[in-house]
Amino acid sequence: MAQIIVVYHSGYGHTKVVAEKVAEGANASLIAIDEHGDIPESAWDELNAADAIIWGSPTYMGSPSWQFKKFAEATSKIWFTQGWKDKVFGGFTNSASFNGDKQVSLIALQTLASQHGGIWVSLGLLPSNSKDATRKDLNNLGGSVGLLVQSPSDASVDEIPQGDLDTAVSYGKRVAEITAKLA
Ligand SMILES: Cc1cc2nc3c(=O)[nH]c(=O)nc-3n(C[C@H](O)[C@H](O)[C@H](O)COP(=O)(O)O)c2cc1C
Repeated sequence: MAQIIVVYHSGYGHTKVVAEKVAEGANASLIAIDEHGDIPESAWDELNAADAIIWGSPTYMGSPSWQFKKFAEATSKIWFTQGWKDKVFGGFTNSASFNGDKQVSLIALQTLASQHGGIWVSLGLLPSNSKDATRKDLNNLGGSVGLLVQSPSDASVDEIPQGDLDTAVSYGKRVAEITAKLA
């Protein structure tokens, strides 16, 4: 079976919930980037062995968090040898506003995957944007590059809109299906 890893940072727990949903859909294991921007040393071996890597970060000030960026820069050692070339990659971000400049973060995650010579997986869902659409619907935020999630600024980690969480599971499944096809 394909090895899939979700590697993510979450400052206040909301992105962690999203990461868990993506991992549920992908049947993936999770690696948390800590508050210092580090992952356990053994996690690098897991990432090297993975068939697919899904990045996740909250959007802070219109970009991935500095902890995620520190991790991203640490992957430059692997970039030098193109050690992750042809792996499958996906990515997600979560922020308080509907827009909130999430796309900037997502493009940063896609670019990181491309620097590594990876194969990027898009969201693969039509937007739910009719008059009848609600926050319970799949892809109500209308993403395409990757997964977008909105956690209202006063929402606890248990109050992330259900449609976004379902979209996270769906995206995880899609990454797993595409990884299996390429295996
Ligand atoms: C320093 C900081 C900067 C933020 N910048 C943005 C932003 O640019 N756009 C936005 O929509 N939300 C922004 N937010 C809100 C967070 O993205 C949101 O609360 C998110 O759910 C936090 O995820 P976490 O609990 O995993 O840390 C910011 C929050 C913090 C703490």
